[in-house]
Formats: sequence, C-alpha cells, structure tokens
Amino acid sequence: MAPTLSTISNSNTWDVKNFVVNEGHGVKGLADMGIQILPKQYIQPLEERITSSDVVSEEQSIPVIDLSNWKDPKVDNMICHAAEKWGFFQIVNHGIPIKVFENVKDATHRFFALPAEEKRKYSKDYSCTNNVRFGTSFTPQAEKALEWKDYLSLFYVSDEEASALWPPACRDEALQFMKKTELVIKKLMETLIKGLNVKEVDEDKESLLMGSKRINLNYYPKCPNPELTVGVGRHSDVSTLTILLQDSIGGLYVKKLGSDTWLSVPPIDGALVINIGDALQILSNGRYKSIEHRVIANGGNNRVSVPIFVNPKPNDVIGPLQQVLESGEKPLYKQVLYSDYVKHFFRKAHDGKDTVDFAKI
Ligand SMILES: COc1cc(/C=C/C(=O)SCCNC(=O)CCNC(=O)[C@H](O)C(C)(C)COP(=O)(O)OP(=O)(O)OC[C@H]2O[C@@H](n3cnc4c(N)ncnc43)[C@H](O)[C@@H]2OP(=O)(O)O)ccc1O
Ligand SMILES: O=C(O)CCC(=O)C(=O)O
Ligand SMILES: [Fe+2]
Repeated sequence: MAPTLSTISNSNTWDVKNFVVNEGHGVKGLADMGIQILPKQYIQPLEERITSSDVVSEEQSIPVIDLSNWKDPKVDNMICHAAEKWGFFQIVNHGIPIKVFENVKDATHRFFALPAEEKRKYSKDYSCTNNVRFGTSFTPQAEKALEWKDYLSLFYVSDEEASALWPPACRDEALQFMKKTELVIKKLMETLIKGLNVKEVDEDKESLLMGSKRINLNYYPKCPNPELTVGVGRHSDVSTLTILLQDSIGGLYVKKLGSDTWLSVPPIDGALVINIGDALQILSNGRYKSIEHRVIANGGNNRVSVPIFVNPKPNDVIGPLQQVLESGEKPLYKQVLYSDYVKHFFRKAHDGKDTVDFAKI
C-alpha cells in the first residue's frame, strides 16, 4: 500500500529505508511526496553537517584556470601547481560546446523524472549488468545515516554496450559528454604527468592513468531540513582525475589543504570542476593531492551534477611511479590492485580521506 503523508512524517512506524533503497523510489520518491520533516534515517551526526563557521569565506575559492592559451607554458604550471596545492580547480575556455553540458544536465533531469518502476530496472537487484547501476545515498547497507542523493552510475566499456544497456532517457547525452571531454582530459593528464618528470606516456601508462571511465548522473532533490543532512558526505574520489559538471545551484564544498576549513565551489557558467583522485595521489607518491569534498542538501531547489571519473583499468596495479621515485624519494604507498582499492571504497560509508590508508605503507 502506498504510504500517506502522515505515515511518512512518522518515520518510526514506516520503513523509510525499504521504500527508498529496496523498493527503488530513491530519495526523489520521498521528496515528491511532499514531506515537510526530514525522516530520522537522514539525520547526520553534528560533526558531519557543514556550518557557516566551517567555511572560510564565500570570496575565497579554488583556482580558475583559463585554457584559451594552453600553448603558454604558464598554463601547464598553473595546472600542476593547482594539483599540488589545492587538488581542485575549475577550467574555463576549454573549447567544449556549452550545448553538450546543457544536454547532459537535461538528460539527468529526464532520467530521474522517470517512474520508480523504470528506474528500478537499473538498480543493483534488477540491472542486467554491473556496469549500469541506479542507486541512492552511497552505501546504504553500511551507512548509519543516509545521504540525500540518488545516482545513476555508468561504467563505459564500448559505444555498442552503451547503446544496448544504458537508459535511453540519457545514454546519448552521457556518451556525447564523455566524447567531447576526451581531448581536454588527455591534455590535462599529459600536463600533469609531464610535471612528474615522466617523459613518455606509453600504452601501460595510458592504461594506468585513463584506462577506464565511469560517468555518474547525480540528483539531489529539494530537502525539507537541509541543515540536518548532507547531499554527499566527506570523501575523496578514487579516480585518477574527475571532471565534474555542476548546475547553477551550488553546494559543493572542498577542504582547504592543511586546514580544517571548507571552501565553496561557486558554479561558473560553462566551467568544469577538475579534481585529483586517490589513484593519482598514489601514482605521484603524494605530490598531487586528492582532496576531501562534500555536498550540502538544498532547501529551495533540486540540483544535478555529472562527474566523469577517469580511472586505471580495474586489473591495473597502482603504486608510486618509478620516475617519481628516481630522485631517491621514499615510497609512501604500496602496490595495490585497483579493483581491490575501489571495492574497499564502495564497501564502507564515506569517511573523508581514510580510504587511502588502504594503500599506505
Ligand atoms: C555513488 O556515490 C558516490 C560515488 C563516488 C565515486 C567516486 C569514484 O571515484 S568512482 C570511480 C571508481 N572506479 C571505477 O569504477 C573503475 C574501476 N572499476 C572497478 O574496479 C570495478 O568495476 C568495481 C567498481 C570494483 C566493481 O567491480 P565488480 O566486480 O562489479 O564488484 P562488485 O562486487 O559488484 O562491487 C563491489 C562493491 O562496490 C559496490 N559498487 C559497485 N559499483 C558501484 C557504483 N557504481 N556505485 C556505488 N557502489 C558500487 C557494490 O555494491 C559492491 O558492494 P557490496 O557491498 O555489494 O559487495 C563518489 C561519491 C559518491 O557519493
Ligand atoms: O555533486 C557534486 O558537486 C559532487 C559530487 C561528488 O563529489 C561525487 O559524485 O563524487
Ligand atoms: Fe566526489
């Protein structure tokens, strides 16, 4: 029987988690019912909520790098400097048509507007492939409090597989976004690798740095008590590099390196947010930083974001690159199978930067 607004308000007697997670309604299903009070399953401990005293100032934020004159070596220096000191930056004038961004954001809204029965076909229990997964929160089975977010996660294998298995509501736009960002991703990676004294990116290196890609479509519905919960908890990405498209709503916060303060990442029309992931932190022996970030919930608007996670291949072994250690630097990380690293990340709740301990010597 469909729950009524009054049973929903009393989340002691109604199984919210079953409705949202197992029945595949997602948190959007909950928000669409018009709940006025946040169910207790979403109330985060105080230390996980972001307050104004945690934020430095709205004026200070991550670097914005203009790529219109990429031939200028200063641009390469800015990219490597941002990767070392901030772990996060935005790029503008990158040459990717804005229409591609608009299309994939519209497609994200279109997918999440589908009825629960349609979206559920792509959930872990029903999806005919591990490469397509609709879900909610992060790891509901391991989390003490749920996160206010639904997602569709698409692991790219080939155009043919995407055409056959990705949801028609968003597959062409997601694929187009991946294709149109390819060149920028390649150039960013070459710049970063040159900055590590690696002269040549051969086939093995290319696989390690960008052998696989995953695109997520994130949906954060309007929330009745945004101050009590989070959109995404504190984490760093397990990718080498993440390319993130956010809409105009805002809500992404990034930890300032070496401090306990958080900076908001303001939406800039036409910009992409770039961040270093754990795999590149490990490969660079800690020179490039994968930085903790999180997303707040929003009381006034629905929000979407679309990250492309650029990764090693699942079967690659990652550890500090030999070229980085040539100068006599001591390795900080051991060699680990990348899929073991990712499985470790996905089997626990978000816990800030703790995932990287898995690879520490
Ligand atoms: C969702 O909210 C998020 C997501 C993120 C993501 C940040 C990233 O950086 S994603 C980039 C990750 N890298 C890759 O995907 C490339 C390499 N891929 C692999 O190594 C494998 O494909 C695999 C991801 C390890 C899955 O391999 P498989 O053999 O299929 O293993 P399983 O046993 O099925 O899965 C292991 C474990 O992980 C859970 N899981 C798998 N895929 C996802 C997914 N896309 N989203 C969420 N969880 C996933 C799966 O349920 C399994 O857990 P069990 O407990 O059921 O064993 C950042 C922030 C966010 O909020
Ligand atoms: O929605 C955002 O702005 C960031 C999402 C994020 O950090 C992630 O999906 O890994
Ligand atoms: Fe992230």
